[in-house]
Amino acid sequence: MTEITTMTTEGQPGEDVRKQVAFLGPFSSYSHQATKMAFPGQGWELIPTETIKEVFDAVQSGRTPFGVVPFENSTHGTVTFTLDGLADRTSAYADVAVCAEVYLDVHHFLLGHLPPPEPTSTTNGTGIQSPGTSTPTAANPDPLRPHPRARPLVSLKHITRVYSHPQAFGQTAAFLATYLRGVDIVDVSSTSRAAAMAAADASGTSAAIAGEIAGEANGLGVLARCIEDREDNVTRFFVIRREDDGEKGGGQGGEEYAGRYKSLVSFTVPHRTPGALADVLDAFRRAELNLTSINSLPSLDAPFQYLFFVEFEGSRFHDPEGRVRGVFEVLEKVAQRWRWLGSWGNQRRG
Ligand SMILES: O=C(O)C(=O)C[C@]1(C(=O)O)C=C[C@@H](O)C=C1
Repeated sequence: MTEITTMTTEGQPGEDVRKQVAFLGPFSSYSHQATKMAFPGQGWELIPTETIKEVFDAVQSGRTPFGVVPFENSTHGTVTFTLDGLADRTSAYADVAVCAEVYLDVHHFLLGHLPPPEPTSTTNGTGIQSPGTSTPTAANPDPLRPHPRARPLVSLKHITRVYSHPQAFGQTAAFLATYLRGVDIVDVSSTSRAAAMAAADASGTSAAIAGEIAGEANGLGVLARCIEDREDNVTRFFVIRREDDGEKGGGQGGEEYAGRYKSLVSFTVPHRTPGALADVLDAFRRAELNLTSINSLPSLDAPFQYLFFVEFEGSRFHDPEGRVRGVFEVLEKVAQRWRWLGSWGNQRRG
């Protein structure tokens, strides 16, 4: 597990010297849980923000030395708001870099007010809706199927609206299509905000998809547990800080190297030069640097031109054989513009 140990807390006796860490709030969000994993103990003041953008703003401005942002989910993919911050297409975050990663197993709960008692004759005898809605039809011959453990614990007939973060909806698509077809799906800024909104609905007809902790914090009942479509649902978070704040470390010649670190770069290549992107990727191949993710966003230079992100196993600071430096030299030659976005310890090797 990533724990940030390089920052010390110093100050006068009696002074609150806790370092601040910004994360997507409110408290009890998955981002909060990931932040507590990376920054355990009393030495850190965890500051909730309303958006991922505000985490970037806090770090770039120096208001908080660290921030934690969700980067990608193993089921639903990249978190666009974080990619947008890293893309920095408005040059607002010139000094922000990734310095660590955290993996969090994500188990979503359907949380809400429990249903009013109803005569069992109108249901399948248990009061629980039967999972008939994912039956194949001519129009949809291969419907999504929820994991067999993802079943309502009570009838969901009273639920007319579900709040959650778009990522959480994406990770529970089969459950929603099967048990909550036709209800209003309302995107909100985080799962903990969703839990608060469901709790605030006095009619009792709103539910939230959020973590168990957010349900407890908001006094909500559990309508279904572990409703994520895949059992191996994991979200990876990045810890960001200003690149000039970091411990740079030196090349540590001779140490075991492959796979110990990861780095992220972004770049654009000339749109009309065939093979320019392949030339960059080939540099990683020749240096035997394994790639761990590739993403792209519109570069906004011109319509349909792209900014690419490549993450790879290797570090700018621990590069005894100059392999990372070699790739950077190719980027310097081939890319229109490129940027190193951080190097950090790999938390998931093998
Ligand atoms: O809404 C939250 O609780 C968050 O921390 C955001 C977020 C995300 O954007 O990926 C984090 C983890 C889960 O994948 C779902 C939502």
